[in-house]
Amino acid sequence: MLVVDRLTFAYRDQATPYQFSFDAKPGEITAISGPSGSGKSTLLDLLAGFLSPVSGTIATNGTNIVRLPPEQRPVSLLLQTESLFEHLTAARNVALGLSPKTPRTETKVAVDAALNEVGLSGFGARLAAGLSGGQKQRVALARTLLRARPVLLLDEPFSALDDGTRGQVRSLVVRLTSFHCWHTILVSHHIDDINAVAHRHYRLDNQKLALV
Ligand SMILES: Nc1ncnc2c1ncn2[C@@H]1O[C@H](COP(=O)(O)OP(=O)(O)OP(=O)(O)O)[C@@H](O)[C@H]1O
Repeated sequence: MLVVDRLTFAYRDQATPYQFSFDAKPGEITAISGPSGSGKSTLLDLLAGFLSPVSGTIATNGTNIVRLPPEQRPVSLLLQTESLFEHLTAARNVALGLSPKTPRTETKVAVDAALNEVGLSGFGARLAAGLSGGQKQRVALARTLLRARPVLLLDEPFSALDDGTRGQVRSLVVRLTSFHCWHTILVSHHIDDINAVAHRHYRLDNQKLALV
């Protein structure tokens, strides 16, 4: 279980601070919606550790991670686009999810398995620059698989995709979340994406989250 409790933060000169409280269950997708500028990216940055709150806790399975630096948090972040190094192959991009000390054979086995799991067997040697938007999101998800971090933050991950691809990537996220018991937090403006995949939906308004 991911439990965020009174996580409080304000930018300089901000009159009313944000105060975020919400729960997310393993194996489920928790959606966060809200108007532009309401603070959705701010919340993701706090969860990822790129911003530091003035008070409050973020607990994963009972352990407060709020003072951990980003690289030590059990958290992966997947953005709308630009998640990959375009000049590297799909396999090299996926391998970035592993420690550089991982032996070469072990890396190859793990990368092949991850590409297979996201439906991209045989795409390892392709340059990221030559992949479609949906394939790039799959490669980014394969890298997330190797990171094996139980909290996945998604910031509008389907927005740049056409309708057919969007449905496929949405289904993949649901399947991976369920199978790997991730706590997936989906920030989205798109109510159809939220309705299609989310188990819970919070709306962010006036610096606070409310269950929809
Ligand atoms: N570094 C910063 N310093 C000061 N204010 C900031 C900073 N970053 C964001 N803000 C402000 O904080 C508010 C929330 O921004 P945030 O990007 O979290 O909103 P959002 O809900 O993600 O918006 P959108 O849906 O448009 O991406 C906005 O008013 C924004 O201008």
